[in-house]
Amino acid sequence: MIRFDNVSKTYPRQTAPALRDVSLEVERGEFVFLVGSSGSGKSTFLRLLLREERCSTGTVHVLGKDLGRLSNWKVPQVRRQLGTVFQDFRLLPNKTVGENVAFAMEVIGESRGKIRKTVPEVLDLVGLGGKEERMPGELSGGEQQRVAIARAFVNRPMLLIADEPTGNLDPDTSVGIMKLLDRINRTGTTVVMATHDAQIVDQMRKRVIELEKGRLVRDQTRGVYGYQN
Ligand SMILES: Nc1ncnc2c1ncn2[C@@H]1O[C@H](COP(=O)(O)OP(=O)(O)OP(=O)(O)O)[C@@H](O)[C@H]1O
Repeated sequence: MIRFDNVSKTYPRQTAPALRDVSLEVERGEFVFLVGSSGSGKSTFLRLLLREERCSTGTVHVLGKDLGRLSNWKVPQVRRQLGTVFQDFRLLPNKTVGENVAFAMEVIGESRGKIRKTVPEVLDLVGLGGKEERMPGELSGGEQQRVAIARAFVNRPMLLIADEPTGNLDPDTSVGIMKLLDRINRTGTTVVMATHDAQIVDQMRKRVIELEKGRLVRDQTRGVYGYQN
């Protein structure tokens, strides 16, 4: 699903690399937490997965594709198999909940019939049945994140990438969001989630990858947030 071989990334005009010689593999169906202090390289890692950035040295494979060699016009083909969720939800404020989710299907050319049938189903799945006509601004933060997850999941991506999805939510709401991501993972979607949320990581006991100054310093199955010897 994901393979990093000796991946380093140095941004232009920077001397210190944001990622240094990272090698790892994530298998299909895994749930992985990416942890590390601010500036440790988590977002850079996710940007490489999305091919928003290319690595400076090494190779990044996602879904069998070498992203460094992938020509720009092929990037959308890979991206369409990836779902993304962010801390700040990134919903379209002038579209209804249903339209936000439908939009993700429209951009990949799904038929109106399929969209009409699928949108309510996926909103039910995320616990927002009946809220199709609401505007994002009328919803709580947790509900908005559920819409974002519905949108990320509606095309059944192979891989879901979440960057601090609970960062703006209170602990109870965060637990609900994690249950949802866990459910999505159980359908077979691989999940990679960057987080600072120690409580969540400690509760879920999934694989934990820790970065420190761009280096991979820990890779633990059923891990916890902090160091554990
Ligand atoms: N576009 C950029 N140009 C130059 N340097 C960057 C860029 N993006 C990130 N960096 C640098 O790369 C390093 C890693 O940053 P990154 O955003 O990947 O860390 P992070 O672990 O996601 O941090 P946070 O938890 O605060 O989001 C930092 O030193 C940062 O300043």
